[in-house]
Amino acid sequence: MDKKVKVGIVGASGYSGEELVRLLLSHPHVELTAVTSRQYAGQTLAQVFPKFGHLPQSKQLRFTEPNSELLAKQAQLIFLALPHGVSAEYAVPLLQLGCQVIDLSADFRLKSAEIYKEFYAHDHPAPELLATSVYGLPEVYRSAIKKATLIASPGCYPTSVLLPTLPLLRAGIIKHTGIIADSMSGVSGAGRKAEVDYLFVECNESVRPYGIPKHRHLSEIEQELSVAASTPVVIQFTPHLIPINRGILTTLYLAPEKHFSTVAEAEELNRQITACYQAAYANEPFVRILEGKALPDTKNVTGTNVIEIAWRLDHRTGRLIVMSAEDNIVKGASGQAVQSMNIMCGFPETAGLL
Ligand SMILES: NC(=O)C1=CN([C@@H]2O[C@H](COP(=O)(O)OP(=O)(O)OC[C@H]3O[C@@H](n4cnc5c(N)ncnc54)[C@H](OP(=O)(O)O)[C@@H]3O)[C@@H](O)[C@H]2O)C=CC1
Ligand SMILES: CC(=O)N[C@@H](CCC(=O)OP(=O)(O)O)C(=O)O
Repeated sequence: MDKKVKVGIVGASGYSGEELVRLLLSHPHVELTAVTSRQYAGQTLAQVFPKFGHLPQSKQLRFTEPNSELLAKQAQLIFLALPHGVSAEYAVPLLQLGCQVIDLSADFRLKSAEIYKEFYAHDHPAPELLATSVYGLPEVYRSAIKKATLIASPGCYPTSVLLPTLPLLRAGIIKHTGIIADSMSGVSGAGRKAEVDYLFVECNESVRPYGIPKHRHLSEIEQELSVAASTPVVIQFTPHLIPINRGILTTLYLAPEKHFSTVAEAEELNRQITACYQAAYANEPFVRILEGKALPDTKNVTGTNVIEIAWRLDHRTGRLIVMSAEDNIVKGASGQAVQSMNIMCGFPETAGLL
């Protein structure tokens, strides 16, 4: 592969944009040619993020105001790391100008414009694109991602819920009813913005639930679970804000189809679950199924594109408990988006991510 693909980032001054800059600058097959920010237009990467100060002059890009026509001249593939509702404003012209687009927002994740309006409280800005956008969860939609021109990269919580749950639903190991997901997220999940709720003193030494009972991520979680179960699925989801910078830990309470109350029945079910996860993920570079006594831990995935998954059967309650840990900004956002880019462009899937 000799010629590098030129890529740009709209919204490069936010948390997921900053992570994209880091990943793309060291990616062997791409050249980062454009970074945008309205607040920081005119400043260099190093001026906004001193951690990029060591970069040679050739990589010291300057932020520009976002402008689709200019971006289409500078790059053939554009990442949109923008708030939902704003991404579509750029996706529409960029696609018309012939760019490939990977959107990290929720604008193109839902197949139904009505459900989008229900959860996001405004009309969908470009409903005509929903039929062609591809949900960028590589472990599930790899072949569609290969041919896509518009990727809707999944939300951070949805990734942490879907990867552990989808194989079990598809295999009929768990019931599609009564699913409960509790998630805990670091504060970077809320974006790089100044809001009282996210100030250090408000978050530090404190843990709080929010978004109950209808967090907007339920829309895409239920959409994808319903596809896997071939029937509408409704779940209980409770996110919590916890005082760490990065990371999501999700705990799922699931009901196995098969009743188990003896040690022998539990061992048999355990073998089926092991086989199910092996079949789904043994060859997946970024899914780590934990065995033995190990349980997911955000510190083991921070800064990586890996999601850790483990499970336990509780014979007292008859429940299956599945846990996952990921970095919300990497596997939950920018790393997963780069993984999709690698697939779209025919690069090795792990390029720039190991
Ligand atoms: N943080 C996370 O863990 C995750 C985030 N996401 C999604 O990724 C997207 C980006 O999130 P995140 O990085 O946290 O957000 P941030 O708030 O940290 O950054 C947003 C970026 O968008 C730019 N921006 C904001 N409004 C506009 C506008 N009207 N026009 C042009 N540019 C604009 C900002 O720069 P400026 O204002 O200077 O132009 C900034 O660069 C969101 O849709 C988010 O939901 C998805 C998964 C996880
Ligand atoms: C901790 C925190 O506030 N997390 C964000 C979700 C992260 C995110 O950016 O999700 P989308 O891409 O779907 O918008 C929230 O709950 O709104």
